[in-house]
Amino acid sequence: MTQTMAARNISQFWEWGRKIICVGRNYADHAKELKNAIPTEPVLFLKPPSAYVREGSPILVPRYTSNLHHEVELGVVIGKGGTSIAQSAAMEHVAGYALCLDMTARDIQDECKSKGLPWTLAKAFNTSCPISDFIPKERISDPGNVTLWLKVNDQLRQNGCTADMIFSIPYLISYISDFITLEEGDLILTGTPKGVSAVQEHDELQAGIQDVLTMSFRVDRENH
Ligand SMILES: O=C([O-])CC(=O)C(=O)O
Ligand SMILES: [Mg+2]
Repeated sequence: MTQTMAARNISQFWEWGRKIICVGRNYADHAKELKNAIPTEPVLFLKPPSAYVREGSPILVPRYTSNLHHEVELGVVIGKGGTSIAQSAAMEHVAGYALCLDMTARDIQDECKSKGLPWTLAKAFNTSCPISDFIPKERISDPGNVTLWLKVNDQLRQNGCTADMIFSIPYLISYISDFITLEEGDLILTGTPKGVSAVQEHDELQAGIQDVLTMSFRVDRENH
């Protein structure tokens, strides 16, 4: 096998430099806890591939925030690209899943919201997208009904079920692909259930997806 072929193994999709498309407010309980309206259409934003961080490396708190939140989310890894994908064909475009955290500088996001500015520095900074190993599609028979949980220093903070998503995975794939062409190796973060809260330097985060997989990350302060 050549180097190029090895580099394109989907189980290392985070190395491909593809898009991370995030869905916000996709759980009513989380929209309510942040006093946001329940959306009638998916709320979308992006993270760059430089946001990825893998187990063994720390989540770094940016210097400009004093309220960094965890958001545990199911990530959907695209295996076959497409534009204007029909909902009925959407799952054929999925290669697998990943457990993800959408790390959010909540104070910066609040400021951006009040000024009507984009969320980039609140959501897209380095290490804002911790991810698990790749989970092949066959390992999750019903991605629309799996539990996701997150603990901070052994205390349970989030415990939700993807059955509570407002917009389903096939709907999201179809909706997004109408506006943004999906490519092999892209990742869709499907939104967080309630229970988001602040993390500090030295905290230990542990998250899991049903009986499929767990992952752990340490939080550190950015020191430059
Ligand atoms: O920052 C937010 O609340 C929007 C979001 O990412 C989510 O709901 O997962
Ligand atoms: Mg989120």
